Amino acid sequence: MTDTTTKLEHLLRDPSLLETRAFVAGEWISADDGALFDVRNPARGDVIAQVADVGRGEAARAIAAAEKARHPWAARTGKDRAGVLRKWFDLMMENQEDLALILTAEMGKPLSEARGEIAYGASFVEWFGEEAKRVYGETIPGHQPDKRITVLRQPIGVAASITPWNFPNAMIARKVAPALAVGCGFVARPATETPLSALAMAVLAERAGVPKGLLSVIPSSRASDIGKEFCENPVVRKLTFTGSTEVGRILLRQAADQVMKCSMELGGNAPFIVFDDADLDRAVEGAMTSKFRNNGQTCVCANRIYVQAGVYDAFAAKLAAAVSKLKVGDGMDDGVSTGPLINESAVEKIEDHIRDVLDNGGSITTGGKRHELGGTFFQPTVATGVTQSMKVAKEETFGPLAPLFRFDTEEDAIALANDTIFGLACYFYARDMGRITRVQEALEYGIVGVNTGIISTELAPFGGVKQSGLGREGSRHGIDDFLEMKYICLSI
Ligand SMILES: NC(=O)C1=CN([C@@H]2O[C@H](COP(=O)(O)OP(=O)(O)OC[C@H]3O[C@@H](n4cnc5c(N)ncnc54)[C@H](OP(=O)(O)O)[C@@H]3O)[C@@H](O)[C@H]2O)C=CC1
Ligand SMILES: O=C(O)[C@H](O)CS(=O)(=O)O
Repeated sequence: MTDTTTKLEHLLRDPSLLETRAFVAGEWISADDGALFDVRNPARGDVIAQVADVGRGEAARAIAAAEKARHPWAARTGKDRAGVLRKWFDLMMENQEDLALILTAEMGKPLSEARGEIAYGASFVEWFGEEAKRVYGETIPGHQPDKRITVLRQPIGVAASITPWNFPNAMIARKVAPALAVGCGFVARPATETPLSALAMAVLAERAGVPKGLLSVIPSSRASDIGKEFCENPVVRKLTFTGSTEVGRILLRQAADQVMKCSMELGGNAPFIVFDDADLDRAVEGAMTSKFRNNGQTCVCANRIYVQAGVYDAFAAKLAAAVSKLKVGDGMDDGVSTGPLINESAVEKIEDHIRDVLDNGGSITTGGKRHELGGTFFQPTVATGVTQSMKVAKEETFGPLAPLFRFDTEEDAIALANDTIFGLACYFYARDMGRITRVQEALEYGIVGVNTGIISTELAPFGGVKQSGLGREGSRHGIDDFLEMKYICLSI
């Protein structure tokens, strides 16, 4: 163990949650070839763990084990599966602090946000544990006197997930929970930067009574290899991915050969619209939440802030004042609201967007540069005079840049907001009910926040339209993608 891993281990009430082996077919193993990869703390840059770097062979064994274990698991009652998921939920919440410390250490978000993510991830386990008892079929009046029609909903089979680094607990929980609830087997491949949260979840799943082999977590630095195994292995019947649209396209192409059922939670470019009848203080509060949560590293972060001309200057001043109060630092430290970006390429991307704003006539009113803390810390930034021709209007910044666009009419705002290939989340602030009704119906997005900047809950269907994805996660809808519908026609 490296020195800083020892430090992390000393912070934990239960150090056994800091697992660095792969969880394959019910066993904790090293990689077949003994390979390891480093996990670094993005706030300090130091190595906090070296994790088993598994490849396609181990992934294939995990898939085979999931196929074998899923049949007796699906044969158990929904209520029985619900009991195991409830135990898993209870263990996640009992170990919330340790899970949050591990998450902050490998991803960088402030501890307060990490605690929130653990509760958010656990809420999916709780929710789908309850839904396990409600996988209803239906009977349909026959089309002929001797016919009886029944519809069954059965588990699709082995599901595989590929998830990003920005929510290393919740993005897996949002997928594995419905899969296990209905009786599927599951193989999870976490992001290279953040495998420890997923491995800690597996430790608790084993303790909760998830049967041997049903769930595997396969850390690997070879994302493309594992993705090919998931897409080419005929035993896998479902691929569920969260990440960029670019990678989503690659996986969809690969999965097409197997005609595999895919769920895709992809990139976004969320507009945040402030109309002149908005409550400006609430709008600023919502913009701060939506834009700067996870240091701007969420797919539903406001990426473009459109402000109606009559309130533009007042909103810009209020927002700049709020942004200047953010405290940048190590997420482990008390009072820190804004941690580091995940890596150097993330810093280069926000620098590119800021440079583009300045080169094309925009201005920076707050921030705009790397933070004096060094590393991947960056100053929370507000830009004004931003226009639709700039990069930030087309590309996802995935960092702490709040670009302000000015608009005149409601029609202009809707046209500007919809001018993107993405369609995940959008937000607007207004008080006139006629305007609220017109705008919420006209915006082409899967998620609309009206007078709120935070929309995340396990109770609602999360997902995008256009090139932001396929399918929905969470809510009663989130279970459908792990089920197959079977029509039975009985002649009596
Ligand atoms: N809609 C949503 O809910 C979300 C969308 N996103 C989007 O994802 C992006 C940021 O996350 P980021 O992690 O950089 O996204 P990426 O798409 O680069 O990576 C996501 C995951 O896919 C893996 N991956 C990358 N290439 C391949 C491949 N060829 N085959 C199989 N797996 C692959 C990555 O592995 P590796 O570890 O090697 O990078 C990672 O685990 C942003 O665009 C953001 O908007 C992020 C979170 C949620
Ligand atoms: O990955 C993400 O960005 C999450 O899906 C955002 S949320 O679910 O936490 O809102």
